[in-house]
Amino acid sequence: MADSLFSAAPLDVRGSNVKYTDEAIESTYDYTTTRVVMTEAAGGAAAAAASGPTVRVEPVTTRMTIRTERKVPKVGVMMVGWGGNNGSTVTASLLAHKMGTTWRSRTGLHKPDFFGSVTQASTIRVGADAASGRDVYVPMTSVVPMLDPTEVVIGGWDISSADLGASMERAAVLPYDLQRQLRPAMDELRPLPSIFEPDWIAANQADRADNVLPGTKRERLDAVRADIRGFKEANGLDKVIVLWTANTERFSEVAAGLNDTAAALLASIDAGAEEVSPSTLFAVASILEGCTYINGSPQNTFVPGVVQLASEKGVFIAGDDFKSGQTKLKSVLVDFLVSAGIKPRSIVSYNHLGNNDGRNLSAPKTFRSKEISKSNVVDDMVSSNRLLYAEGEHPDHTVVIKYVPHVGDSKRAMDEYSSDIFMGGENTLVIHNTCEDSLLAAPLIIDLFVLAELCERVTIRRDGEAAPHRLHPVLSLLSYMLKAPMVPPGTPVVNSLFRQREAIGNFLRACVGLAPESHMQLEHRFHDAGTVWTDSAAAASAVPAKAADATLADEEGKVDA
Ligand SMILES: NC(=O)c1ccc[n+]([C@@H]2O[C@H](COP(=O)([O-])OP(=O)(O)OC[C@H]3O[C@@H](n4cnc5c(N)ncnc54)[C@H](O)[C@@H]3O)[C@@H](O)[C@H]2O)c1
Ligand SMILES: O=P([O-])([O-])O[C@@H]1[C@@H](O)[C@H](O)[C@@H](O)[C@H](O)[C@@H]1O
Repeated sequence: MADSLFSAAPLDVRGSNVKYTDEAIESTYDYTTTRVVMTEAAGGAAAAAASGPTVRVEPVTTRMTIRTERKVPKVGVMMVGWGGNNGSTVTASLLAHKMGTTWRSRTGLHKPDFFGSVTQASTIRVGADAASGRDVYVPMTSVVPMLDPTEVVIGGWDISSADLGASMERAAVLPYDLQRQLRPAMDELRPLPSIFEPDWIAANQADRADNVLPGTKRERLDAVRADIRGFKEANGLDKVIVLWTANTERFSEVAAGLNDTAAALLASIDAGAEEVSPSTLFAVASILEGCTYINGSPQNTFVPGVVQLASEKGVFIAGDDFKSGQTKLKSVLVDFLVSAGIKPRSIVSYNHLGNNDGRNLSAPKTFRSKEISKSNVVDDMVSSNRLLYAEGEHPDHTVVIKYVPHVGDSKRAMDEYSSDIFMGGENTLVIHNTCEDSLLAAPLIIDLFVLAELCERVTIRRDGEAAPHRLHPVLSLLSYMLKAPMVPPGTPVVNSLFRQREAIGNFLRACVGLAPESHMQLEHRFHDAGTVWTDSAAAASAVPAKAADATLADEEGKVDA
C-alpha cells in the first residue's frame, strides 16, 4: 500500500465522548489498565504451594473527564544560565524564526527549522483514512492547542554579565552568517544577576562570575522572586516558566532537618545553611511564585523539601538533565536489545567535549552528578526482563567524559555495547555519535516548556471525584526529554524512549477522547484486510478501500458537499 497520508489541518474529532466549546475541549475517557496480583507476594508460600504460583491479572477501567483550556496564554520563559551555550542557542533560534532570518553556508541557503523538537517537528498517527485505509498523520501541535514557541518572551539570569549577542558568539554554536544578522537584537538582551556560590560548581567557573546577586540566601531568594514578578509584569505575561540550563552542580546532601521537608528547607534558607544549593533556591523561588520549574541538569535540585513544597503549592516541577544525544540513543538501543531477548553485558559510554559545560564537568564533584544521571538510564529496561538478568544483575556500565577544548560544543560520543546472543554468541555494537550538544538540547528546551505549559491547562476529574484536579506536581510526562526522570514518589521510572513518547502521544489523544495507539492495526489483519471499518459491525460494513493516489489534502478538496 502507498505511503501514509498527512494533513496539517486542525483536528476535528467527532465522537460522543468529546465536546468542543469556545473555552475548552472536554473528553470522557475510559482509561483501561490492568491490576496484577502475584500470588507468591500476595498469598505467601502457603497459597502458592496450594494452587501453584500465579500472576492474577485484572483489567481495570477508570472513567475520567479530561478538560483542556483552549486559550493559550501569554507565556514567558526565564532561563537560569541564559547566557550559556544552550540558553543563547534557544534564544537565537526562536529569534531567527520570529524574524524569518535566512542564512548562507557553503551548502547554500538555510532557513530556521525545529528539527529535534518532538512538539514542533514530529507527528501523531490519528487513524486510518476512510477511503483508502492508509495511516493518517497530523502534527503533534494539531491535536490540542499548544504554545507557539516563537511567541514566548525569553529572559533569565546568568552569573556572567555577557549580553546574549556576546554569549552567542562565545558559544560558537550557530553559523556566523546567522549570528551576524541576529547580533543587534541579541545584544539588547542582558541576563539578570544570579545566585552564585563557587563551591557548587567547578572552580574554573569563577572567572565567569561577574554578575552576582549579593546578600543572604533568603535575600537572594526574595530577589529572584521579585525578578520573576518583575519580568511577568514588564512583559504583560499570564504565566512564567523557569528552566535551569546553568552549569551542573555537585549533589546536595539530603538530611533530616536540613531539606527533608518543605518547612525544614525554608528554615534552612532563613538560617543561611550552606547545603542549600543555588538551583534549589531557584526552584523554591519559582514554586513560591507559582511558576513551573524545570531542571535541565543532573544535580538533585529537587530535594524532598522541594518536592513537598511543590505538592503543597500545586506547582509543577520536572527534571533532571536534558536527554539529548548519547543517553537518548542508549534509551532506544538498550530497549531494543532487551525487548528482543538480547542481553547487554557491557555498556561503555565515552565522550569528549570542549564547551564550558565540559569544562565545568572536568571537576570530579560535578562530573559525579552527570555520571549518575547517565548511568541509571538502563535500570528500568534491565529490570523488565528477568529471563535475561537475575535480581541485582546489571550490565557493566561505564561513563567517561573528557574535556577537550578543541571540539567545542561538538561533543564526540563513542559507545560500545557488548551483548550475549543465541547459543553463546556475542554481538558488539560500536557507535560514534557527533552530538552538536546545544543543537540537540535547544529543541528539547522548547519541548519542555511547550508541554509543561499545556499540562498547566489540563484538568482531570475521575468518576467519583467531587472536583477536577491537575496532574501530579512532579510532571513525569516530560520524561522523554530528560535523562533521569523525576516521578511522583513511589511510582516507577521509565527511561525507554519509545514508552516515553507513546505516553505523550496517548495523553494528547486522550485529551480529545481518542483511544491510545495500540499499534495492533487489527483492521488490516483479518481475512477482509484492506477494507475500511466504518463501525463496530466491521465485517458487515467493511468498505473495500479504493486505491488512493493523492494526499489527504487533495482528497478533502474532492469530497462531495
Ligand atoms: N546537550 C546538552 O547541551 C546538554 C544535555 C544535557 C544536560 N545539559 C546541561 O545543561 C546545562 C547547560 O549546558 P550548556 O552547554 O549550555 O553549558 P554552558 O556552560 O554553556 O552554560 C551554562 C551557563 O550557566 C551559567 N551559570 C552557571 N552557574 C549559574 C548560576 N548559579 N546562575 C545562573 N547562571 C549560572 C554560566 O555562566 C553559563 O553561561 C549544563 O548543566 C549541562 O550539563 C546539557
Ligand atoms: O545527553 P547526553 O548526550 O547523553 O549527555 C551529554 C553528555 O554526554 C555530555 O558530556 C554533557 O556535557 C552534556 O551536558 C550531556 O549531558
